[in-house]
Amino acid sequence: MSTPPVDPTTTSAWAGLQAHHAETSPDLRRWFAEDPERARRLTFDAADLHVDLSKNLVTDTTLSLLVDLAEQVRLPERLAAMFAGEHINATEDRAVLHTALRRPPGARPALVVDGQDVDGDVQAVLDKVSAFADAVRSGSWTGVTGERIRTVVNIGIGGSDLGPVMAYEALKAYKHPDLEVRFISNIDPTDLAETVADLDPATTLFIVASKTFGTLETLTNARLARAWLWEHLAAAGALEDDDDARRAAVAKHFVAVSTALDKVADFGIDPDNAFGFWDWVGGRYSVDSAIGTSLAVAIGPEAFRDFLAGFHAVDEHVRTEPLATNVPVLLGLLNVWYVNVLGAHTHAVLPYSQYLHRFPAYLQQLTMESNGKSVRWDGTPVTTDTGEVFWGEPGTNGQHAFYQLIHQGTRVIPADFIAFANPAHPLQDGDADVHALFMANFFAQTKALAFGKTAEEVRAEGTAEDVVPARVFSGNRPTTSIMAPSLTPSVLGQLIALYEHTTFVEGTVWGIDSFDQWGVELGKKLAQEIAPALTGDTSALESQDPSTRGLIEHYLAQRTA
Ligand SMILES: O=P(O)(O)OC[C@H]1O[C@](O)(CO)[C@@H](O)[C@@H]1O
Repeated sequence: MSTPPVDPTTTSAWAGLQAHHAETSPDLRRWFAEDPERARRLTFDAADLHVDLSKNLVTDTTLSLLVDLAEQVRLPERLAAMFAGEHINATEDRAVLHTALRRPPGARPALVVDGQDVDGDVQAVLDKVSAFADAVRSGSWTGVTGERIRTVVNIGIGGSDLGPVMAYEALKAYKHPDLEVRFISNIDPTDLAETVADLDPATTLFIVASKTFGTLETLTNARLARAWLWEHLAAAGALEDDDDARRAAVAKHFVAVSTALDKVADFGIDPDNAFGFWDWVGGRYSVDSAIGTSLAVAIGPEAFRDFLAGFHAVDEHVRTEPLATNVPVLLGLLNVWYVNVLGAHTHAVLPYSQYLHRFPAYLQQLTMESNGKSVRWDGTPVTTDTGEVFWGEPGTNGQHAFYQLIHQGTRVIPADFIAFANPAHPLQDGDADVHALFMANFFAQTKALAFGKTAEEVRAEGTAEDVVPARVFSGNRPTTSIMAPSLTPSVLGQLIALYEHTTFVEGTVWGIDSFDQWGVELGKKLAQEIAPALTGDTSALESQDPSTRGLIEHYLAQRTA
């Protein structure tokens, strides 16, 4: 049984933050002018990540009260409990050990949890994934016709899709030149149809990734993919019309990743071709487990281990760094400040790297499935707002779309700007200059948001008086700048771990179990109940509420197939 959460609103730090807010008017222009050391003092490093917090709406007093809050809600104890494998996922009575997935081989003291040799099991699966990745990459793993694999298709959804696809896109510069990875997640049949349309089944390998191996979307897509494989191999004369031949085709063209290896076998996938993980890895925390197999194939086992080493570097930072200089802790506390004191409802993540174009979508599951809760880990209601909406797009695209609202709208939108000093792709002539221009935008945006433009400055440009108000920028719009030398596998691991721990810090302050996701269950159950109503079951139709029934009838009337 977990220790009951501390109600943050009853702490002296919380009262201190409210009083401090009442007596402080944020003024970044003045704060920087009066304090030449502000930028230096509020910039911190974690592994390769260089994080400038100075353009946030905080003073030293704010940060010190936030650190007090972390202590008063017992964040250090809870962090230690997570790393030690205590069952801090209270509603599922599970340990939370994604950090164990990236411990280096031979780490000491050895981690044994609930009688399991965690380190030994993690390394054994990693070795198996590595051997498989090498076999596919070298061409020694072949399909039924003896041809090497050219395309790997990952079938999964949620954490079994978003992590692998985000990381594959982010690390494309590191991928094997003759291998492509594609991803199918949606149960909308067009997702599979479009993804396999131009593929040759003889050179295609499917990875069915599902923690539970019970997810409707994934199992449906896996069955469709299997039918596609059989049909197209047969049409090409590469498959006999018998069960043994079909089984042999599955053995060569399907592997699985799951915690439920019995269900994998029921699907017809040889347990030798299955990679396991454990219930102490949450779906949204699983890209560094065997769920990352498609990524390991794409970038190779060595780069995959670098990816894990990046996570571990930030794990060590969060585990050992004092709270006042602990980057994920400070970022999580800043988010609490914005949500609970300054009333922010959303948080933008704006990577200045096209490779990170799926990073905001990935973070949406990480943060919102973790902290979108109204009860605490002991079942009592939360005592304050929780779970802000995360969103974003890569710069500079976002600048020409929604930045208007961030610059001049009425909402407080804390924003993380992420950039890399060097582009990860091989440079062509002129690329360095273009990248410098890209970076100029990165620097310019946070500057504009922080310091704005006054009416006097607008007038000084000769602007007509009636247009002056529209051209004023208030400034004092909070941003965090996160920089790294280059988007390497290690740096990507560091970034993900940074946000994992930031999410945990927020959840801890709010008293939330950030590792369950009961909120996704009701819709799944209702879909199963409604499905018969769409295929002629009149009693299932009649039992629906009037709105849902009307919509189903409209759908049935419009359906042409
Ligand atoms: O890997 P699985 O078991 O197929 O689950 C996929 C996703 O579904 C969820 O359970 C939500 O429905 C996520 O937490 C998870 O990442």
